[in-house]
Amino acid sequence: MVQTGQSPDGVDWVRPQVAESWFRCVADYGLVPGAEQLWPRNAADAANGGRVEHSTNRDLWPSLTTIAFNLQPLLRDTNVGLLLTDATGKLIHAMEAGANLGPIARRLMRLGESWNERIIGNNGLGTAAVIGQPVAFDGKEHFSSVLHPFATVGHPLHSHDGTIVALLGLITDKRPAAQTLLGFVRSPATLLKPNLFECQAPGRFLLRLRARRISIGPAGENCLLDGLFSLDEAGKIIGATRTGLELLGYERHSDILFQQVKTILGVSVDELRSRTYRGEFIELEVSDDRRLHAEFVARNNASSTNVPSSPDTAMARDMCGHGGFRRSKPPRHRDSREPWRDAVLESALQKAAKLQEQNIPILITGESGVGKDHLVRLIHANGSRKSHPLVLVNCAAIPRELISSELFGYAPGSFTGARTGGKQGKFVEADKGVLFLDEIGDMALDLQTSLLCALDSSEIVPVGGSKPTVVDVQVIAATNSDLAGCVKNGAFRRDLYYRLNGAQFWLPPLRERPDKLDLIQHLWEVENEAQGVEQDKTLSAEVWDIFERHPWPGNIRELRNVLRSCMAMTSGSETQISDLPDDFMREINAFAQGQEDNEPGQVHLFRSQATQEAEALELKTLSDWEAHAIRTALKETSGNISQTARVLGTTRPTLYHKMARLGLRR
Ligand SMILES: Nc1ncnc2c1ncn2[C@@H]1O[C@H](COP(=O)(O)OP(=O)(O)OP(=O)(O)O)[C@@H](O)[C@H]1O
Repeated sequence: MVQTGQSPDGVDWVRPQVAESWFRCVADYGLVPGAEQLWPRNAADAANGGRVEHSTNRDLWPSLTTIAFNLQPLLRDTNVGLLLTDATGKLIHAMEAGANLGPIARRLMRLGESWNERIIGNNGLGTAAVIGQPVAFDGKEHFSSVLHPFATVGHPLHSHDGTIVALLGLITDKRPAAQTLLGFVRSPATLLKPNLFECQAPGRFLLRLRARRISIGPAGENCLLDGLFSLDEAGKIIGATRTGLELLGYERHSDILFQQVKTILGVSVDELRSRTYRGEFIELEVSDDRRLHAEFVARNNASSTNVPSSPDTAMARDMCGHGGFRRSKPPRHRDSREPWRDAVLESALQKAAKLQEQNIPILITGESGVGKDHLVRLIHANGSRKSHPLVLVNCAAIPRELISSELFGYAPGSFTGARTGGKQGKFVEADKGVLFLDEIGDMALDLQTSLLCALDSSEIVPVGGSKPTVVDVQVIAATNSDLAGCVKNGAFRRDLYYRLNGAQFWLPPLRERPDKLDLIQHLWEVENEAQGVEQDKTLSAEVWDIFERHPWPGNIRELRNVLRSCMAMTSGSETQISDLPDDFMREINAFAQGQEDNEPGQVHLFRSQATQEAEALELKTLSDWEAHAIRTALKETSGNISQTARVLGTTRPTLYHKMARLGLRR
């Protein structure tokens, strides 16, 4: 072949891969066999030289080269060099691990040189890129005489959709070793596949399938036999490894890509997610005799090439080194150098400052735990009355018969047990400052009248007294109740409502805040600081996913408690699902269960029973239903709020909120 410059006629005396690649070199690329000038050329010289169209995404290079670097020790004390090229054959990493391979090899291994078959003729890497399979060449099987002293092998590394992203190769001057090296290059290439997939495949979720349960070793540890799939938010399969295809009995990526996971595996993404959160072992039946163990992992950053690995992929971390994976970051990013700006609070504060100048009362509404109290403290601290007191009154916590004297004070000897000197009320205490009336919706009707008088006249008459005191206070009231609704059903005075409602701020529930994840990240940083941990702890991707999806019925209060508990429970540097508090896990499971229970058939059944009941009790609106359910549960538990909340599958704050809104009492 070298002498005639012809490709061989038959394949009986030369391996088919050699014959075919020589044929390509002569007929397709017009190369001259044995020519000394067939050196690898810098990719810049090789314009249009690449037959393979996909150039490796440069973002992947750090991960790939770190992987290759970590393979080096395997080659210690050998005459073997390790090569890594991008998909076009351009060398992006080369390492001469063992004995000196000599100046020619060193020239061949310069970074940026092209091992593309069109440039240098057939060789392990360039040819593997063309045929999409591992291949080995020995000495004069190479087209270029430059490669005659060597054996070269190459192995393609595929992306999530089956295209080649890189080539891993070996070169040695111990020529007869080519076929042995071919066996050797398969091992690291196979080891790299799952790691590369995790680094590179897009998708919100990663599904790992394993032919049978591994009974020893930590769960989730990477396994050579694992098939990996990446799924988008809607549950569509957008990437798969070859092992994954094989496990499911498919030949091509096109057979499954862009199909719903439910169509391929009979299980929806929501089901996979909720079963994972419940910590269930997931087994999928792919055919009569084959069951696969499935692991479902939420990833942090779907579009980036560097995405998080599964919780226990120790090997993945080792292979990819420090820079390979990015984990435990919130899915949306805030530049950590910038101070946290809470847009909701900032806008409320700006408006409140103007209202304060004119002494206009403020009404703050929102569910329990959204930060109403927090906002009032900030309004006071940042407003023109900051050098005067902020006085808090929780209208729900003070017994009904005492609230009058709490607010307005009492005159000496005005009632049995009263202090001889009398007592200043909260209004007078708050003079020139701010009076915060929390849970205003819980105030009794008769007191509402006195409060209205005080607000209208700015004069306070203590209980049992007759001499009024003039006060200058800004009143801020807050409530979880639907005050307008209470006005409608007569539980709250209309005139007082208008008096308090000079301006209203509604604080959104956490689940509706567009900056929810940033707020979580901020509060986590606050917790890191508060607990004075040496090295900042981070939240794992799985925990982020739960936090992102959870409806947070207890809002920021619940979030802070969960974060505080997580921080205390996390022994390592990263919070895992197992570090979440038990009651929070129960709440998540209850929500997940609630979602699953909402199957169409069950809804129908519920409706038909519900309709009959509604007709009997004349329940027309959703509020009628809620009030009926709460009343029934309160009756069953003899008014015990905690038990009632449990019976109704809700939290105490939510129950209080609903009771107040619906005007219900124990
Ligand atoms: N924007 C915020 N940033 C940081 N922490 C907050 C924020 N909002 C609320 N918190 C914290 O969340 C917890 C609950 O807030 P707060 O007591 O103000 O809620 P609330 O709406 O007044 O609840 P409730 O109606 O039950 O009284 C507090 O620990 C508070 O410090």
